[in-house]
Parts: sequence; structure tokens; C-alpha cells
Amino acid sequence: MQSEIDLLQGLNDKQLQAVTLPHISALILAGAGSGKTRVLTTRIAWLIQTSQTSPMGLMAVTFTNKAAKEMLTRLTSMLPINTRGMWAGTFHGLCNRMLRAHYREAGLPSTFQILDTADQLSAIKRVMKVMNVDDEKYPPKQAMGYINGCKEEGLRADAVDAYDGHSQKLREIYAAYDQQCNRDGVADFAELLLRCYELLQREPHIRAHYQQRFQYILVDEFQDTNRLQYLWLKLLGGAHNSIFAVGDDDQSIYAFRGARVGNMSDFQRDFKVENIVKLEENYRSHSNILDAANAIITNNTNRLGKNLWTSAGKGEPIRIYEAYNDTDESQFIVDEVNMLQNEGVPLSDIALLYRSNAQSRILEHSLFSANIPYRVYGGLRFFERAEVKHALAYIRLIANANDDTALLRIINFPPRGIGARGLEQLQEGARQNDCSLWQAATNKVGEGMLGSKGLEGFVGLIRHMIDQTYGITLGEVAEMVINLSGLMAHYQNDKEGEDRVENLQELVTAAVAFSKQDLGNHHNMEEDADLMTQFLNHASLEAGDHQADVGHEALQLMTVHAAKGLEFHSVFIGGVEEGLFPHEQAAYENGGLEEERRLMYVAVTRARQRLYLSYAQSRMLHGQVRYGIASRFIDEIPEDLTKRLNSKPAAKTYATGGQYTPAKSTQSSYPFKIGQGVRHGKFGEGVIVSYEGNASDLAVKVNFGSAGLKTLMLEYAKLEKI
Ligand SMILES: Nc1ncnc2c1ncn2[C@@H]1O[C@H](COP(=O)(O)OP(=O)(O)OP(=O)(O)O)[C@@H](O)[C@H]1O
Ligand SMILES: [Mg+2]
Repeated sequence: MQSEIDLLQGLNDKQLQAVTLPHISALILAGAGSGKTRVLTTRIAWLIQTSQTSPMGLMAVTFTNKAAKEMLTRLTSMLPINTRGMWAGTFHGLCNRMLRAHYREAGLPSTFQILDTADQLSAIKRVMKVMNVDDEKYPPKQAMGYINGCKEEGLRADAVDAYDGHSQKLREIYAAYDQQCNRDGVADFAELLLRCYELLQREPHIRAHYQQRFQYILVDEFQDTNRLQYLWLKLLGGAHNSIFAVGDDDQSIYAFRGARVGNMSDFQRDFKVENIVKLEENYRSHSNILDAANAIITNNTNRLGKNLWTSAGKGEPIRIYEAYNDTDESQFIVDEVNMLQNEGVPLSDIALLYRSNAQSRILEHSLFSANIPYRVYGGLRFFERAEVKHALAYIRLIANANDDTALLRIINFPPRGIGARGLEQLQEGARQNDCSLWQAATNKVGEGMLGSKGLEGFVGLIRHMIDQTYGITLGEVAEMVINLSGLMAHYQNDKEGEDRVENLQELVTAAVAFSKQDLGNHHNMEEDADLMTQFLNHASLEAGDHQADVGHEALQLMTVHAAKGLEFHSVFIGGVEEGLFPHEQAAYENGGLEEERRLMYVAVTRARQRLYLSYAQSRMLHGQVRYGIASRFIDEIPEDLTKRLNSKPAAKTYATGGQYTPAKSTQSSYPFKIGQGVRHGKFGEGVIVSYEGNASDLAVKVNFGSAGLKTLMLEYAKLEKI
């Protein structure tokens, strides 16, 4: 066992002070890379090592499941303790766990399912249809935003103020939606928190139990907590005044999800926090990067104010690249990534960050063509893929046949002849009897109504699946479901279904791995009916996490939001253009620009050694060419910290007024049409896929079949039409 000295070694004085604070609420307020997360983790280890608490006597709240896992891994490397069963996770994960333990008191079925965002939207659409609400006047997405916003404020429908007809209608939708969720026994993400909060508020003995148990509560990324999360923490930690919060007001980037920086000052006031520790030494980045980040963020007015310095030396200049278009930009990134790899930087230590998800497509395309393995972190994750969700919907029905959302997803998928009319009748039946769709379906089949062959087949299928489930393992359930449902056959017949078939197979692997990992090897469904529910929750809650953890070396692609708390040797920030970053919508929102600037601050401070910023003179966006100028955030960085890398000058032409116009390269100047067959001396026959560059150095991408995709300079390629 390591000694106490070891654990605290290497911390600076301020960090040491923070780690070893007495048992009373404290706020660690510090800039990016100053060791907040490290302090929080070390404090946990120190509290346990010095027997001030046991692993079960504390709760740690982090922002993502990945962060929670990392924290536990770090802990076990510091102390030989068993971290299983520790209460470390996200707000959602922890609330879910409490609700499972007290489902009766919370008014939920033991197997309640979690609706993800897509499920929630479709549930809201259904409610609105039943209520006959015009979805042009009340777009379902807006209703969803309204409902979640209310929940994040801790308000049920009957407690919301509605001052006009429009908001009254939204409130009605909220109430009806809640009713439907209660009937189905399902909970959306925001509901997990609100219901848990209400549970703790309503049930003094449960509250007392957790207050007693969690002598220490530690919260990372405190600046991004919303109102309800704050109230929840206050309820749990208020009694002992035992919350240890770390955060950085300059990194508050979730206002759109209700995050309130104001929680930091409320916390100081409500908990009479006297211990405010400021960490000022940055251990992550070289000073060029840090100075750039500081220079950007000083343009914000609403700040608590902190200084950050580093002893790491200036390091490399920040590289700024002006591309002539988006293809050029992503090609530049690919070339630099290759160079970094040659220098020995592992791919997984390089990140490509972008402001909006849609920007990843072209980057992915270039990486794919260049054969660079990459992973989209936080993008479309495994458990979010359509075929996987279809299969999970069958499993959800096995666990709880009254789950309308799951039923609607697959009642006619794969197609079994249940049309829109049949479905409407079913919904009508459910409405009349105030029952679930499944009950309506079994009633209908029971009455032997004509013309419902498809429905009969469906009801029979689900019943058969339920029967089959007894006595087999979770992995076998998954396998049975993808086969009996017809999903496997459906995708096998689909020419483009190869990936989907693999994903279904992977789901079986995931189910097998899940039962092994969490509950030992020999469980079958009879012994542990719960396992299925746990697996379904795992799928909803931890979507994508195990995908991102795969040991395979891969370049990391993600939005700036998803990069919070992480660090990389090299970071590329693409599309640093006015309108993209800052995002054009920010201009219309109150405080929007300052939030964008905080996002930029987060992005820049992810880099340890090398930082690239790039922007393009023109890019395709939503199907249209858009001409861009460099972001104001680039102008905010002092010139002497940067190095400009120029794009190929031939591409640039300036029109009057300083506006860029792209070099003209019209379709007519291309010698081959897209799709034209061509022959190449070395690669043989192929098909023209696309053009890149402009007239003076036009490159063409050709698919040579077995020889693969090649990008060739047209001038030298000597292609012949065939
Ligand atoms: N005293 C120290 N000595 C050496 N390295 C340190 C020290 N403190 C922190 N670090 C390192 O500095 C980096 C940043 O630390 P950490 O991630 O804890 O910062 P943070 O304040 O949580 O950053 P962010 O605001 O981005 O979440 C990590 O690589 C960490 O290991
Ligand atoms: Mg951190």
C-alpha cells in the first residue's frame, strides 16, 4: 500500500490545501488545466486512505460516464480499493440508481424504462396527436424544449406560470405527456432528476438515509449544473454542509440546457462557503496556448476573474491555416495528422474539434479516404443506430409490453402488413379503454376481429418471445430477438445492410459482455429478470461509452461541448469562421456571444503541445456554398503567439470590397463527367468520383475497384475515357 506522502506528492501548495480541506463545504474555483479534476480525485483517495470515510460513504458527481470511469481508474491506481458499487457517476446515472432502489415510493414500476431524446420526441408527438394540437403552431421539438426546461427548473405542469394562450397550450401538453409517461411506466432524462428530487423531498426517511450515508459529496464541472441539479445537491448535502465543488465559470457552456453559473454564487451564499481555493498554475499547456486562451476570454465581461500561468515555457506557436475551401481544410488536417503520426504522436492523443456536429461529415470523408482510423466521440453512437434501437425495442417489449414507444417503433418493422389505418384503430382502442397499445392489441386479437392478420402475428410473436426468454441468458435473449423478429433477415436482404447486420451481431456481443462484466457469468433470466432492465438502461444511459473506450488507436473527433475536461497532445479546431464559430445563432441570443467565447476557451485549452486553428474561404453548408471570413476569436489572439500557414495562393482572388470570391472552376472545365469510366496506366479501369481543387491544380478522385480510391492530379494522371 502506498503511503500518504506518495498520494499527496507532486501537488502544489494550493492543490494540497484543497485536497486536505476539513469536512465542510468548499469551492475550488480555477481555470482550465489547473488540476481541478486531479484535486477532486486525490481528495477522494486521501479521505479513504486516512479513514475519514469509506468508498461507500461518499458520492462523486461528474459530467460524463467516461469521466466517472476515468476517475475510478485513477482511484484504483492510487489506492488498492474496490471501487465497485461506489456512487460515482453523472447526475442522471445517480438519480436512476436511487429511483431503482425506491421505485415504489417514486411511483414507478420496478422495470421502468428510460426514454432517450428521440423516444421522448415521438412520445410527445403522440400526445399532441391525441390532443389534436396543430404541430405547425406547436412544433413538437419546441414542446419538448419547454417540458425539459420546466423540469430542469423543478416545475411540474401545475406549478408553471402560463400567461397567454400559447403557453397554456404548452402546459397542457406537458401535463398530458406526464400522464402518458406515468401510465407507460417510462421516464425521460429530465424526469430522472425531477422525480428523484421529489422523492427525496417527500420521503424524509429516504432523504435521511442518503444524507447519513454520503458524508462527503464531490462535484466536478460545477459551473454547468442546472437549477434542479443544484437543488438536488442541496437536499443531499445541505444537512452536513459537506459539498466539495470544483468548477470554472469561464467554462460554463451548457446554458442552452439550463446550466446556471449563478449556482456558484448561490452555493457560496447558501452554504456560507468560506473555503474558496483558487488554483492558478496550469499544468496542461505551454504558455503560447495559455496566453491565447487568456487573451480570448478577457473579452468577456461577466467573469469571476482568475489568473492562469504556467512554468512550461512558450512552446510552439499556434498554427493558423486559411484554406480556400472545406475540402482543402480537411486535406490540410489529414496531412498534418500524418505528419504528427510520423513524429510519434499517437492518434488517440490528437483531437479534431468542431462547433457543430454537421461539420464532422467532410472530415470523416477525408479521413476515411486517407485510411486514418478515427472515432466520432459523442456522435451517432452504437446504441443510437436505428437497427440497434429496433432490436432493443423488442427487448423492451419483452421486459414491459406496455411500453408504447417501443411498440410503435417495431410493430410494423420489419414490415408485417400493419398499416397506418390499423395503427390508428389500435390507438383509438387504447384511448377508449385508457390502456396501453399492447393491451389494445391483445384485446383486438382476442375478439378475433377480421382483417388483423398482421396484428395477430405480431401479438403471437411477442408472446412467443416472452415465453422463450425464461431460462436463457441475456446474450441468448439478444440473439433470439434479432432472429425471431426478422430483423436479421431483413438487413441481410438489404444490399447496404452489411454494417447493420454487424451492428446487430455486435449487440449480442454487448449483451454477453454486459452480463459477464456486471453480474458474473452464470445468470439466466429466471435468476435475474432484472438483468434485462439493467442492460436496457445501460444502453440508454451509457450510449457510446464503451465504443469510445475500445483500445484501438484512433483519431478523436468531437464537438467542443464533448471535449470538456479532456486533453490531447495536439488539437485541431476547424471552421473557425464567423457564423460557424461563433455560431450565427449566438448573435440573436442574450449572452450568446459570451457563451461562444467560453466554448472557444474550452476548445483552445484542450491542447497540451500543439494547437491548429483553421478556417475556409468557402464551404458547402446545408447544400449551399457559403463564403466565410476568419472568426473574431482568431483576431483576439495576439499575433506574436501565432504562425500563419497559408493556403495555396493560386486559389485566392479578391473582389472589390475585400470580399472573397472563389476561383472559378465550373463544371464545364472538367474533362470528365462524374460517373464517367476511365482507364489509368497503373490502376486499370475506374470511375470518376469527384473533383478537388481548382483549374490550376485540379485533382480528381477515381474509384479503381479493387485498387481502391485514388486522388490523382489530373494534369499528370493521363486518364482515358472508356
Ligand atoms: N501538481 C501537478 N503536477 C503535475 N501535473 C499536474 C499537477 N496538477 C495537475 N496536473 C496535470 O495537469 C493536467 C490538467 O489537470 P486536470 O485535468 O485535473 O485539470 P482541470 O482543472 O480539471 O482542467 P479542466 O478545466 O479542463 O477540466 C492533467 O494532465 C494533470 O495530470
Ligand atoms: Mg477537469
